[in-house]
Order: sequence, then C-alpha cells, then structure tokens
Amino acid sequence: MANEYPQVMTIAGSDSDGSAGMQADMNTFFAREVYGISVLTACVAGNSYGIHAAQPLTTDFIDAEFKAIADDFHVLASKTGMLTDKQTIETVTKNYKQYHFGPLILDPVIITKHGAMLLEADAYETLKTLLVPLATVITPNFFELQKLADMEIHTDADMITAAKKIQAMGAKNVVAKGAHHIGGDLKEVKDLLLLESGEKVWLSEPYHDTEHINGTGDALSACITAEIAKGQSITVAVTTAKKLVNQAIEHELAVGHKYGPINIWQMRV
Ligand SMILES: Nc1ncnc2c1ncn2[C@@H]1O[C@H](COP(=O)(O)OP(=O)(O)O)[C@@H](O)[C@H]1O
Ligand SMILES: Cc1ncc(COP(=O)(O)OP(=O)(O)O)c(N)n1
Repeated sequence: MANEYPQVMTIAGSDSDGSAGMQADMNTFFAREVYGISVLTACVAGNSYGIHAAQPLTTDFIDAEFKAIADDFHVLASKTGMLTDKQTIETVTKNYKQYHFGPLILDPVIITKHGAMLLEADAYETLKTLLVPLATVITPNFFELQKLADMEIHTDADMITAAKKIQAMGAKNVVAKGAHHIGGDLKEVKDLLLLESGEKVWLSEPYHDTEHINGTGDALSACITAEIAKGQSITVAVTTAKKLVNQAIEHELAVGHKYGPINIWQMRV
C-alpha cells in the first residue's frame, strides 16, 4: 500500500568519502528503518584527509527536487545539512513553506570538526532569520552555538544562555552539542537539550578517544529526524540519537587513511 512506510527527507550536500553529509543521513535513515528521500544542495569532493572542493547546485535544480518529492511522497519529518550560501537557504526556506514536509530538524552546518567551512560567512544572518524560526529542533555544534548566539562559551551556564538565545530566535527545541569542549574532563561527552517548555536535560555518554568521528553531527540529527517520524517525543528522539551515535563511535570503522567515519551499522540496535 502506498505511503505507509515512514518517509523522511534530508536537504543536504553529498560528501564523496561517504562519512558525512547526505551519505551519513541516508545510512542513518536506513539503520533506523525509515525511508530516506534527499534534496541535494551541493557536492563535496573529499576524503578522509579533508575537503578538496565544493560545488553548490543551482536554485532552479533544488526547486525541481523539492517539487518532484512534494508531488509524490508523504514526508513525516525533514532535516537540513550543508546549505552553502544565502541563495540556497532562501530556496530551501521558500520550498519548506510551500509544501508539507513535517517538523524540521535544523543541523546548522557551518564548520566541520576539522575546520572546513561549509557555509559562507555572509549567510549566517540569513540562516538565523529564515530557517532558525522554522526549526522544531536545532542541533548546533560547539562552534555553531557560539556563532549563532554571538557569544563565547566557557561554562555550562554559558551553554544554557546560548541555547536560550537561539530559542529566542524561534527554534522550539535546542540540542547544544559538545559541552566536553568546556574544561579538561574528557571522560564524558555532554550535550544540552533545552526543550520548548524551558526544561533542561543534560545528555551524557562516555568519551571515546578516536579519530574516526566524521559525520557524528549528521548521524545525530538524522537519527532525531527518524525517531520523530516514528512518533517519538523530542526527549526520547534526542536521547536515543545520543546513545546510538555513541555506540557508533565506540565500535569504530577503519576505512580511509586519516579521519574516518563512525560505524552507522551500530545504530540499528
Ligand atoms: N569523541 C567522542 N566520543 C563520544 N561522543 C562524541 C565524540 N565526539 C563527538 N561526540 C558526540 O557526537 C555528537 C555530535 O557532536 P559533534 O561531533 O560536536 O557535532 P558535529 O559533527 O556537528 O561537529 C554529540 O552528541 C557529541 O557529544
Ligand atoms: C556534505 C557535507 N555535509 C556536512 C558535513 C559535516 O558533517 P557533520 O556531521 O556536521 O560534521 P563532522 O562530524 O563531519 O565534522 C560534511 N563534512 N560534508
């Protein structure tokens, strides 16, 4: 029977090494047993050593992808990834408002953990004003949190202040990642979930000392998207994603010669 299987969508760039971007999103959707649909925004040429080149797709082509999906599928939840520039953000916003693609999980990809910039600096304001207000969940990493909230973060209290600032921009629920960058204790990795109600939940998992952590942010936001599409609450979806990404980091996958991917097969259980 048509349209019975949970369908989710990623609006993201392709990462040629398979570790991050659309590839990580689709692998995560598969692992979490939802059907993944994709709007490709850009292509990245890279490998485990880093990113070599990036090419955005035209806005006309992105429009055509959205239309094709809207004409045929019943998307229950969606997520964003790499959006490159102002024009792409404007196009994504226009399409998101025009069609029905369910709750938006906004992964505000600005920079990878190895320092590659995936969003042009003059697009940060556009991201804040157009897409942040549409987000049911936003998942900034430590750098993105500071950029979006326009403040430095040194303490847990700063994390909370920054998350509240992003909520004030219109995002309903904020997952502020990477509190382990604060202080020297690397036994655990802590993220803050600031819920729409104002409740704060600290999510903690063991820290793993490995270089194979490409795509963690993508897998986390894709897993949240999948769990929400399956009907889970925000708290359960985020807690499940945090636990499963941790499992995928713990059982690392050795492919490539430098910074490898996480092991998304571990996210099936
Ligand atoms: N070395 C690590 N060990 C355990 N968890 C980690 C490690 N590095 C990142 N994480 C977790 O992976 C998730 C994604 O966070 P992060 O890597 O900061 O995002 P991004 O990929 O967007 O930069 C977070 O839940 C974070 O706590
Ligand atoms: C095409 C593409 N999109 C996103 C990323 C970054 O992925 P993310 O999981 O947010 O960050 P890292 O864990 O890879 O730092 C990417 N590399 N390529």
